[in-house]
Amino acid sequence: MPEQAHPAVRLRAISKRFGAVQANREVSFDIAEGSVHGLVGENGAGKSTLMAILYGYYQADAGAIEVDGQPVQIKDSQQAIALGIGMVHQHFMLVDTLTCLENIMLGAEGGFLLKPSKARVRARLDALMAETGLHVRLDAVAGDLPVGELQRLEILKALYRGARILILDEPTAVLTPQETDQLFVTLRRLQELGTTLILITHKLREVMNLCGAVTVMRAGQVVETRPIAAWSEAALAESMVGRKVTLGRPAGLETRAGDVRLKATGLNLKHANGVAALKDVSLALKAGEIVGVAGVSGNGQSELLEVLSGLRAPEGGRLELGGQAFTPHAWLDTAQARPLRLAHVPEDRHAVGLVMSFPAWESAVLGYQNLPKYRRGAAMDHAAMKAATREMQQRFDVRPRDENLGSSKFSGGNQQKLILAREIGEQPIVLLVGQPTRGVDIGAIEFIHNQLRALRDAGCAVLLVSSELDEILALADRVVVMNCGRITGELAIEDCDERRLGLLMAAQEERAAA
Ligand SMILES: Nc1ncnc2c1ncn2[C@@H]1O[C@H](COP(=O)(O)OP(=O)(O)OP(=O)(O)O)[C@@H](O)[C@H]1O
Repeated sequence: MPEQAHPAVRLRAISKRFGAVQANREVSFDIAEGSVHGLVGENGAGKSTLMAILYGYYQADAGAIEVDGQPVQIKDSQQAIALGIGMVHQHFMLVDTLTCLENIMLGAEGGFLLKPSKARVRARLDALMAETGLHVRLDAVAGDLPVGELQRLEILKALYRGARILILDEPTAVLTPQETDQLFVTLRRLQELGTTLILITHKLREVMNLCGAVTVMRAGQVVETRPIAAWSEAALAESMVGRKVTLGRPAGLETRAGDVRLKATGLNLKHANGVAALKDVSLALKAGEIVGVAGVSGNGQSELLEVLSGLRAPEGGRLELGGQAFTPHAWLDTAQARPLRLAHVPEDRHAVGLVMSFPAWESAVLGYQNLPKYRRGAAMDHAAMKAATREMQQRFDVRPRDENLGSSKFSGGNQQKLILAREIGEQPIVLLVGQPTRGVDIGAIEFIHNQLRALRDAGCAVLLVSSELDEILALADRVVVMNCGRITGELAIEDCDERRLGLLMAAQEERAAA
């Protein structure tokens, strides 16, 4: 490859501190023009902070940035956009009630009077879609669209505003495997068209597949930047975490399922629009087993967790738990669930997992605040809650170890570890867990998997919903497949492999479409 005159982005000695936390410390590396550059590292390593500085959302305390060989000051995201830098965040920045076209026009360049007509914007977008293969229904209301399409909308919006350097923060964390494949095709196409891509991800296979070079960060610093040929998945994992990491299913894992702990029969639930979300779902969870729920996201897995955890009552069916039976008119509620030792790690940590505006210690006892250990007479014992939070942070390696820091100030993976610490900590007898390692780094995945296995070995019945087949294969004792709101297949773990499950899920889809 010919030597480039200058990189698309050059970061020199970037430092940024938040209170006691040094989020970035003298970070330096180059991103070659037209490359896909991976940025990996443990939760809290400082990746998002660094990219927020490049996108003008934060100002660095020290250091310099060059774009296309020119020193630049990026004071806000308008300036970043003017320099051709775009960013697709983990949580999309869209207005749900507007159409895709309106979302793109909103805040785009040009004052009120200079705004181009809808017809002209549409014509440019049509051309851009044809060129990049990023297909979006421009007249659809954003709130009605699946996640994969919203992400395409975000990318299209950035390109429409002239992005030549595109930052993607964990773009596949919320996608189904099919949507991920589609995204990869698009990213390769964008690269062919000359776009420089910066990819933050915890999925090392993606890094190996897509990136030309990778920078590893740890504790705010760059560990090293190397071309992809000089990395392997194992070397990346070790460089990120500072030790060897073993994922996958340990040999000799035996199932010793005991009594039924939770039994659901004939669950039926409808979405607000009348479409069935759960159809006649029956399921029993036994002590000492992990039941994996596989399936393409959006086929009833989330609703199943909501109904079983008491967040939502079904229209039909019955639930037996802890010697009690619940029917739709007197369904389990979340306040009853805790004393019955049913714990729930929700899929969406922002919506139901933590209260973002609370300090960590309040989020860490959420739902458990009435336990005797957190009370002193009629009053809440804040000191006991804070001490318990410190202990959880220690045990689950939540960084920083600060019980008073706002919940929103923790990096995504550390928020997830705090929820797991809270839910697993009280030794539940039934655990419902959705996407336990979404956004979590590879060292923490290993830790969380070991915690879930230990719970199972202690006799807990675990229901695991995960969009990662690898995760289900590493943890489950048996696997049920969900499609269109039904349980359509069940396999013992000995009979499962990725290909067989994939085929089963695909076959079910075809049958449903027929
Ligand atoms: N606004 C803020 N106030 C205080 N601390 C912050 C703030 N934003 C980030 N931090 C801290 O800075 C550190 C780096 O966080 P950052 O989000 O950049 O990590 P990350 O590598 O992107 O992690 P993850 O993979 O979990 O998303 C963390 O310790 C985090 O708690």
